[in-house]
Amino acid sequence: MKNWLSEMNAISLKKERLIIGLMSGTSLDGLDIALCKIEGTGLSTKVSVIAFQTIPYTDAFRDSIKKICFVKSVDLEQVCLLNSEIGRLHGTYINQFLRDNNIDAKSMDLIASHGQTIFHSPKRLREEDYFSNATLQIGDADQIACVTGITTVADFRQKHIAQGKEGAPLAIYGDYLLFSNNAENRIFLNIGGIANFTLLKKEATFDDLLSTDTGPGNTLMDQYVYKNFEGKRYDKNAEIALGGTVNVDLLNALLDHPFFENELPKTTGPELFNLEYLYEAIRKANLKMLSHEDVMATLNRFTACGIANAIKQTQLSINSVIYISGGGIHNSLLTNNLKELLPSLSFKNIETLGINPDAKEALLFAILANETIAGDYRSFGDNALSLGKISLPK
Ligand SMILES: Nc1ncnc2c1ncn2[C@@H]1O[C@H](COP(=O)(O)OP(=O)(O)OP(=O)(O)O)[C@@H](O)[C@H]1O
Ligand SMILES: CC(=O)N[C@H]1[C@@H]2OC[C@@H](O2)[C@@H](O)[C@@H]1O[C@H](C)C(=O)O
Repeated sequence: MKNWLSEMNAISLKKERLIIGLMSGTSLDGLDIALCKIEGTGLSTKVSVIAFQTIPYTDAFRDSIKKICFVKSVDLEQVCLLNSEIGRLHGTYINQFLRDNNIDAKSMDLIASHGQTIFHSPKRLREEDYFSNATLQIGDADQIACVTGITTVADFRQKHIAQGKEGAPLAIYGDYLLFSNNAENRIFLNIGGIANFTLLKKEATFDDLLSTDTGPGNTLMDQYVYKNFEGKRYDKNAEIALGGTVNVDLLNALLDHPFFENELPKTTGPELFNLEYLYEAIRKANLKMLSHEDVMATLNRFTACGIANAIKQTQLSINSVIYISGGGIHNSLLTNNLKELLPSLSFKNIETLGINPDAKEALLFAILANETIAGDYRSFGDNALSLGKISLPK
């Protein structure tokens, strides 16, 4: 007799597991797929990425997702349709990825799917105080499991919400398991659509850790480029921003929001940091004549200030090593702005720790699935780590 619980048990008893981590982030650029070989669990976890690919969304598909993301009023039928469609499409992308890499789906143990965040609503950012923290990711995992034939763990953020937290950043768990060390104080900064970091003091236990969003990563720059530069979706190598000058009045207006004063940890998203936020800052600063290049230079600096100010709120803003990942690492003006604002930190690409900076988030979700299926849920004290729900392929 075939029984799913006994099959899950067999996977959990393996010495190493092959897990496909998926991330489709706030930038909506496509699906990151990282095939990971994961040995052990908890602090003994060892991971290597066997194959990694970002499969870009078509413009039409990205546009249909954009219409239902991060906005308060949407066509509910589209949400319903896209919940199934995103799951089905992600499943198809995985099949294509496995074919391209000559890998048999039957050798895979699990898929770990983040889904697509369509709305993130921490209580802190709301005026009414009745509802608790909430976040919503779509892209149904049953679709992924049925299309690929691989058991899929998904919807990782809801347990965090149920534990009274904000549902993000979940990077804290993987960063702790993979990068704890006795030699140096470390900051793991990921600059995706939204930027976040984990603070890992040397010899820290899980309870000493902090992980927080800092504000926009690439999102505001991306949105402005998309709106004003036909055919472009982001400021490649900061070519546009490098042609402009920072406008200090606009920069100050952009930084003038309670989010930046809130204590750490905190989370946010494009629900707050969008073009309306920028236009409001331009109105507040009473600015009339700004070139697109000046706006981009200012948004670039603003992004760096948000990150640097949050890091300065911690005790690790000196004598720590900062390891950077995420698409923002390719924006040299942004990393130069950061170095200028945080002169006492030493900056390294996370690649120096053997991790591809573009694959890091997908890999982190593979680690979460590994813990859910095979880990000891007491590894994190009261912060039980059995996140996600299991979708079976048959
Ligand atoms: N060569 C480059 N020059 C400048 N920026 C780049 C370059 N390559 C990528 N980026 C930026 O990185 C972004 C994608 O980053 P990433 O894939 O890490 O985001 P995400 O995972 O969608 O976001 P999040 O982590 O917030 O969910 C692009 O939208 C772009 O702004
Ligand atoms: C709700 C949501 O999807 N949040 C994302 C987003 O993208 C970056 C930042 O905001 C982070 O808090 C989180 O993702 C990463 C993977 C995390 O949870 O660690």
